[in-house]
Amino acid sequence: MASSPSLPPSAPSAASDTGPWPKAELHLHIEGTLEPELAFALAERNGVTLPYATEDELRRAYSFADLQSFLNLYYALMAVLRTEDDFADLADAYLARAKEQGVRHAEIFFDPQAHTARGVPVGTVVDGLARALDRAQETYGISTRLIMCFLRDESAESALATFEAARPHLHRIAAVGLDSAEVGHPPAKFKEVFALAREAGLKCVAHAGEEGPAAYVWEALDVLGVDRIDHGVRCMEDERLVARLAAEQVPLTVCPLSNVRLRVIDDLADHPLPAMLDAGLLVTVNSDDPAYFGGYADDNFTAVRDALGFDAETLRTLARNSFRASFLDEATRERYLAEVDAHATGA
Ligand code: HPA
Ligand SMILES: [Zn+2]
Repeated sequence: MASSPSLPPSAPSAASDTGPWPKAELHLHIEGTLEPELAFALAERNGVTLPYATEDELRRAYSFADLQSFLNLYYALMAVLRTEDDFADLADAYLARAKEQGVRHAEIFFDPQAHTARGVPVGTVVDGLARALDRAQETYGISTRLIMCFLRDESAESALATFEAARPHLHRIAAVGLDSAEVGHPPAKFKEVFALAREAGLKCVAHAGEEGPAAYVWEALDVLGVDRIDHGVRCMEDERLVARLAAEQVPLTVCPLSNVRLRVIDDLADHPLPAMLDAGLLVTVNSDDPAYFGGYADDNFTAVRDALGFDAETLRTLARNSFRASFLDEATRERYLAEVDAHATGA
């Protein structure tokens, strides 16, 4: 592997005296883990000029009015990701941090179209990420899956072409997803490519009900046949939808710090997470784009604990939900759930 740019120290975790809760991270965009230090190191390595003079100047740009204002910076910074080594280093840096945050299993999104549009082949992206993921169990004690996302503000034809280009790599990919600018890009646009993915044996997930309406959650379920909803917080505006999600135990991968930074909610203290739990929804807590939103997986656990007053039993439920909602096989899932229970009892 190429020389790794140095990794900044992680903030200490403070979920409990015995360390962070063992957890699965199910909503994590690998490109959203690009920290300023690594962005500048890769820019130098690849001879790319960033439109920011210093890391501090870049950090000062991390103030977002909405999803689109974040996406503009998120896509711009990806210019530094060019080679297999870059993607391997990016994923390795995330996994090192994730380990410190108690992550035992990570299902990781990537956005192939954001790279192929810049002339980086999908094989370069997948091979680079897979190189880091293949070592993750041994190096960090973390099991992993890859989820290939389609950009919903691109065309259905582009998604289909991306899926075909990725066919030689599908053995590395567990699921397909749908992300980027939500409003005005309903899930139904991607019916055909999701059907192809399911035929190929992949699981399906989709961002829905983040900025978009509850109707997009219905559509993701009924038209795309998704196994999980990413975000989904706006489901709370539709009682019938909540009843369905609860009855079918459809997992929702909620991202509290992201919701605050992208102004989906005004204040963490007003987050619908407690109401979602009370409604019997299978909710999980995740970090989304942690380099941009101020925290990794356990930072999100700690933030909701502090802002919403969650007790240990609630945190245990969230940790258990993360494994219950994962794409792990039954035996591995049970092993991780036993780890959560051991953590709860201090064993
Ligand atoms: O929070 C998000 N929403 C939609 N698309 C995204 N791509 C990265 N993060 C996000
Ligand atoms: Zn997301």
